[in-house]
Amino acid sequence: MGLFGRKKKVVPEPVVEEPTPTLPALPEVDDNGWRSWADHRDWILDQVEPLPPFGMQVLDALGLCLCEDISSDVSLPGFDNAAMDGYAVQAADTWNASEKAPATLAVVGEIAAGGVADQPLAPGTAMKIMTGAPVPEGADTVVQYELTDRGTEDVRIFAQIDQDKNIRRKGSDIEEGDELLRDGDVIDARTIGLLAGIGIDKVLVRPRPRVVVISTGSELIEPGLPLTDLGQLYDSNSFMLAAQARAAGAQVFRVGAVGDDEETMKQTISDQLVRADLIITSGGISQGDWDVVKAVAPELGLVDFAAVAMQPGKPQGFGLIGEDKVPMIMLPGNPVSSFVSFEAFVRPVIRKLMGVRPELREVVTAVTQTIIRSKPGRAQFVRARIRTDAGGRRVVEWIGHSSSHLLGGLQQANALLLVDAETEVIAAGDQVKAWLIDE
Ligand SMILES: Nc1nc2c(c(=O)[nH]1)N[C@H]1C(S)=C(S)[C@@H](COP(=O)(O)OP(=O)(O)OC[C@H]3O[C@@H](n4cnc5c(N)ncnc54)[C@H](O)[C@@H]3O)O[C@H]1N2
Ligand code: MOO
Repeated sequence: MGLFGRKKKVVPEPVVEEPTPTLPALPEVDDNGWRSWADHRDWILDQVEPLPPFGMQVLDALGLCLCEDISSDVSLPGFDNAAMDGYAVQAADTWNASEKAPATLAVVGEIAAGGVADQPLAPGTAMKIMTGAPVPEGADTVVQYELTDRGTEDVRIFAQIDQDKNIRRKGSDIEEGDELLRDGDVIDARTIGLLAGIGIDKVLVRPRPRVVVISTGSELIEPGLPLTDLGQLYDSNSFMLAAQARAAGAQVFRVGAVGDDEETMKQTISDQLVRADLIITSGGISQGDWDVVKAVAPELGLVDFAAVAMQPGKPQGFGLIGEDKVPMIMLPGNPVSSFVSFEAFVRPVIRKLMGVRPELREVVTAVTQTIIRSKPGRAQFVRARIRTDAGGRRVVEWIGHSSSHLLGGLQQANALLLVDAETEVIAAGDQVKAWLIDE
């Protein structure tokens, strides 16, 4: 009972309707209901963010993107040192020395790399010194063995030596405090050498994306096992896609082939979420009666299946799966279609996750030696071989194999020619755009 005998009015909590989550606005489509491959790629790229950085041993950071600026705490060289095995001397003591009238100096010590002279060098004396050893105080030049008689008590020097010969001065390569590397630099072998050289063992980098590769289809058999029934074939896609992902910089978990069973497929994808920054599937996304990926993906997250105006690679799928919204790219099953789709969509995503720029492969031009005919309406990714001729020009040497099941023809290609959806003919001698897929 409330104050003054009145009942307190109970105001019901307003029911807040949770908006149903959806994927962001989809790219526009053409009159056929197809979207352009570049729009599809950009839309997928918008759905992923670079992975957060963490500290890693420098050697493990090969190919990764640095997430800090690095300046040197030390000088390189760290001290004045000899560039040749020979004698540390004072240049003035070699004045006018020659083969016929050598300068003779008393040898008063020996300095190995890592050793230090126990006294300054006095005029009229020499100290043996090895490459990399600190130049003793008082010495202003180093004369290499070849210009001496290599004496141990006394040394005869057969030439006049200028000051500062064969001395690598402290800081002449890198000065303490020099800014050497920037946030965003990609770490290569030379960078690892530099980091180690200035005493750095760990760096802050974006890690390798963990990429799970799943192929689908009950007809698929693991290589190494026998084919027992008509209709079976070996699973090549999970191997090829895993290799492509690894070459792009990912840490790959190849799950292999999963049969066309909805429960198994759902369970397999769900089980992989815990170790995936990206899931790639191949197969089961077109119009077939057992296109199992297309059937189960909507139950696992927000998904979109699209027809993309490209050949090969028309059917494409993308989803954000599970509570953590793990990106999943669902590629068509034909081997060449999945290879090309990886190049067009997955490689840029892996590079974005890694924070590596440019995300997109460089487009080069080459001169075609034969006529190329193209069906308009879909951008064509044409398998080709490109070589550099004697004049330094890139030429398209060989073209063929347009069906999307031809693994043998794909293996012979080292380039994909990029023919846009409007082009019908490229004449012999014309320039054509291409990706060099081996680089
Ligand atoms: N009625 C229609 N049929 C098809 C269409 C269409 O628009 N309407 N599109 C065709 C195109 S284009 C493509 S590409 C394929 C893509 O189909 P799926 O993604 O569903 O792929 P699957 O049917 O599972 O397989 C296609 C083909 O590739 C072989 N395959 C699949 N996975 C592997 C693997 N891991 N290793 C080797 N080979 C694999 C599979 O056996 C099939 O032969 O759909 C067309 N059909
Ligand atoms: O797109 Mo399919 O990839 O034309 O064979």
